[in-house]
Amino acid sequence: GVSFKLTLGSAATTPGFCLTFDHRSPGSLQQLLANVRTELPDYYAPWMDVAANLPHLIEGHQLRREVAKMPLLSTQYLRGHRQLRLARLALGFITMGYVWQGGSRQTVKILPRVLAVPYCTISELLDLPPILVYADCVLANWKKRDPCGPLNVENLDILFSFPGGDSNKGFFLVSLLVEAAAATGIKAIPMIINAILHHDRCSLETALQDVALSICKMREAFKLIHECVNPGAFFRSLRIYLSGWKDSFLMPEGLVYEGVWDSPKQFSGGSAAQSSTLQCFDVLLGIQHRAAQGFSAEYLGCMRDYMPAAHRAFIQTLASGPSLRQFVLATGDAGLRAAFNKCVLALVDLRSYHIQIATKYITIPAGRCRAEQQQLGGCVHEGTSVLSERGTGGTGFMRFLKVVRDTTRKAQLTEQ
Ligand SMILES: C[C@@H](C(=O)Nc1ccc(Cl)cc1)[C@H]1[C@@H]2C[C@H](n3cnc4cc(F)c(F)cc43)C[C@@H]21
Repeated sequence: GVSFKLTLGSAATTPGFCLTFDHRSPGSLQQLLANVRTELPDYYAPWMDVAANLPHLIEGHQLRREVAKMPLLSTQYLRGHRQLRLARLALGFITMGYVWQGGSRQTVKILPRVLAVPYCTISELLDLPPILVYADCVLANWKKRDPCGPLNVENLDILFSFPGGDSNKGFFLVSLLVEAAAATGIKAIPMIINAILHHDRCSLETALQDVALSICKMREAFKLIHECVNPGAFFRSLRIYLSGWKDSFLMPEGLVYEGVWDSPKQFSGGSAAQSSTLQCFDVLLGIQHRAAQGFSAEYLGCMRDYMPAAHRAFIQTLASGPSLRQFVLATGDAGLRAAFNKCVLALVDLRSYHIQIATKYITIPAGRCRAEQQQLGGCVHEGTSVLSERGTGGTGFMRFLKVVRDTTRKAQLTEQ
């Protein structure tokens, strides 16, 4: 597995930007990923047992009682990044379950200290917000059935679930497979930067072809969602549990983290915008979501704080490096322009596909939900408007996707 360290610094040959690879371990990137530790010291069994039983405890209305029985555990016995990520994953699932167990009708306003204190300690150590993020429930929430087997749906399982049955597994694993398909494209990025620094057009064109191919593979992986996720189960159940408490109609002040802060704090819910690959390809291709579109500009920027620190740093370093767009334009090379535009068009297709998926899994079920409630004379505001308009849930998210897709389309290079 190769892990990339893009570091700024003036190396002897190339002032300003040098690349270092540190090959952590032999074997495929998948082996590196597959070593996600799926166990913690027994001391943490109270967390792991509740997290592993979450659907059952929520459906049986026992989660509150189980949490009340939970001891206040110390985080000192957690060893290394993987155990911190796994502990954070378990506490994140329990926290979302605890806050949203009553559906979007009656939420809690206080997270008990037995959860809030360790959750905030671990989140501080990992430089992540104390709320479940994409990097938890997608990137850290999986294991292979057969460790030597392939990275595909048949050989993968998730570690934790919310109520909503198999659609949890489908939603998180399809997201993971889209991320895994992005790996080839991400691995081509250091080659691209090096090719620019050494004015090596041939290597640059080859690396750009790898990126375009990788983005096409992401779209292929994304198609699996149709057979693995049920729109109703996603919309009525899973989506609720991924919701946050920022700009939220239901929790206008946010959540009190007992024993950590005196006042309630607001944090955004899980969202595809927290996917590092979603933001990485934009930055590589110089696609800026301008402030004019308010919603997407600050939102995308804020979501970088909800990514692992290493991913955030990679994107930041990429953004401050040499501009691929400017280089390709400056060469005036038609072949390079064509290779660049193939990447942009592949990204437009992927975004268009993402919009189709969001329509099927959010917009249409939301319409049905509103119609049902009007017939029942229920308050119409229940649907998506009750939950945060950002993140994975709201119609605001559709607007965000369309703005991002249209901005991407305009990023094609035309002959100067
Ligand atoms: C299945 C969906 C989802 O919303 N997953 C999700 C959301 C929130 C949480 Cl908390 C957990 C999972 C979508 C997956 C594929 C992901 N994707 C990664 N790179 C992308 C680049 C692109 F251009 C692009 F269009 C989509 C891209 C986005 C999410």
